[in-house]
Amino acid sequence: MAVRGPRLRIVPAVGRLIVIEGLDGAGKRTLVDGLTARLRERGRSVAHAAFPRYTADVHAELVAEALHGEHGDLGASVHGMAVLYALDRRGAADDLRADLAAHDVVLLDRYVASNAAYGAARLGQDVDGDFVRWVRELEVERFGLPRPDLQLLLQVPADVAAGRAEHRERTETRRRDRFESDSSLQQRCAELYARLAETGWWSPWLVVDGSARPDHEALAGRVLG
Ligand SMILES: Nc1ncnc2c1ncn2[C@@H]1O[C@H](COP(=O)(O)OP(=O)(O)OP(=O)(O)O)[C@@H](O)[C@H]1O
Ligand SMILES: Cc1cn([C@H]2C[C@H](O)[C@@H](COP(=O)(O)O)O2)c(=O)[nH]c1=O
Repeated sequence: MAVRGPRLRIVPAVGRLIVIEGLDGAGKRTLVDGLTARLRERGRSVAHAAFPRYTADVHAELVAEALHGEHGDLGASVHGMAVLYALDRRGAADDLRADLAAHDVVLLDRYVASNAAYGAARLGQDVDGDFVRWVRELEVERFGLPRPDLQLLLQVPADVAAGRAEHRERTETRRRDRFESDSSLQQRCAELYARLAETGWWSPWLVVDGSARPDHEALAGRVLG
């Protein structure tokens, strides 16, 4: 008679998926860089990416062009633009899963909530409106994108974010696009982001005051859970 020991289940290690969200110029990229450095100092392996993937995906390339006035009325179509952003992420999903299997932490500069916030803000809808529901159906239910462990909202007043985006335009010769130059859109986005965080849209949120320099050490602790 075969004697069996306790069954061992091999569970593949899965890293934590952390998303940084916020207005244009809020300081997301700067925070991703700071957090990556701090987590690596703590001995964790970190992968990071930013959406849209302008140089890696044709949908993101089209987004950039439409945001600078090309492709006729494409930029004016909220759903059309949102589908392009979503297809960029769908194309990245396998790499994202591979990164999650290989690293302790995967940090993303923007993800699905950017589509929800900007689209709903452009349409004048709230978080419980049709647009946010549609984004969820498309990207979460239909495309099956990985769910973030934490969505971190880097919250700064819209005028501060605009000032930072202007500063970056001068120092890095990066032209501001249609969304970045639209102050009332940024104001509405700030409200949408606050509501997404408040309602815990899709996964847990943490709101971080981005007016001053964020405390990377404390945030690294929150990121690791
Ligand atoms: N805490 C901060 N205080 C002051 N300036 C900051 C801070 N964080 C970032 N900046 C500066 O603000 C500008 C915008 O920062 P960054 O590129 O990180 O923003 P972003 O949110 O990634 O922007 P976008 O979404 O438009 O790509 C940069 O010039 C950056 O050096
Ligand atoms: C990923 C994503 C982005 N947006 C918006 C947000 C910005 O205004 C622009 C470009 O993004 P960047 O960070 O300035 O490069 O696009 C969006 O509406 N939906 C999305 O999914």
